[in-house]
Amino acid sequence: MEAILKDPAGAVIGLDFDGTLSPIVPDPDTAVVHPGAPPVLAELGRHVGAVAIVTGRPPAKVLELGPALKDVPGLVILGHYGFERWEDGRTSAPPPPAGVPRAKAKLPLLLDSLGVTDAAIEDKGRAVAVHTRRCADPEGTLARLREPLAALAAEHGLVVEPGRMVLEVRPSGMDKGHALGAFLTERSARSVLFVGDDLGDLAAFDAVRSSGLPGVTVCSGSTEVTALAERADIVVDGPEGVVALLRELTSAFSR
Ligand SMILES: O=P(O)(O)OC[C@H]1O[C@H](O[C@H]2O[C@H](CO)[C@@H](O)[C@H](O)[C@H]2O)[C@H](O)[C@@H](O)[C@@H]1O
Repeated sequence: MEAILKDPAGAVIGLDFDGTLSPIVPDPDTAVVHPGAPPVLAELGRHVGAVAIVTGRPPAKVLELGPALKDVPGLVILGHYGFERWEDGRTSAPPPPAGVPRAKAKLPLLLDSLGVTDAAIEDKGRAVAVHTRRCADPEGTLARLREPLAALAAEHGLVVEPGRMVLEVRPSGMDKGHALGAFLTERSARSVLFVGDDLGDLAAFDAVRSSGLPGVTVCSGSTEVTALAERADIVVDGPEGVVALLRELTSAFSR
């Protein structure tokens, strides 16, 4: 943290979205950005080298769930684990891989054949996710789906990304670690802070360590995921704690 405070202009601040900047809710479509996040990110952006949201969501969805984020100066959204990038009002993305629509088409029949009737399918464009949070037995259903979804993914040249009561079938070749690492290089970062809450954020924690830069890893803590807290330098209490930490950081810059 010392390096960030001494030389804010050289710092890159990376943040996950769901569970970090947006509280976890049962229905992914009704998630919203924490109201304190856009103003504190805007303030942070005035001091540090760059602020980036690194998320499994498509950037367009992040902006739909947090419209005020559009007004955060210089914000970059590395969405779909880094496959899609939003910056200055524009999104750039490679064409979606052919396997995704095929896997998507087979998913309802697969769930039927397994007798899973209460899981929710989230069509993410270049990926498809199966959520069990609203199932009668969220954890049991998640466990039952693990192998069949891994087989479906493999059949279509895709991989499974596990998350909080969700299994996502998505293209390989990109993760939050690659996305963050490339961004640090692009911005010639001299220090880095990354905040996450879920297993997908471990790759970004690894990127902080392997960058060789002075770095801080922060876990937006929950009772649902413990693996990240064990690897974090700082653990705060969910999105409320994340916003409070970012506020402390901006106040320290202003002193
Ligand atoms: O990388 P992230 O920004 O953390 O996105 C990861 C996934 O988040 C979303 O699902 C999670 O949040 C939902 C809303 O709070 C919650 O209902 C669900 O149980 C969580 O897994 C999102 O729906 C996924 O597409 C993202 O990949």
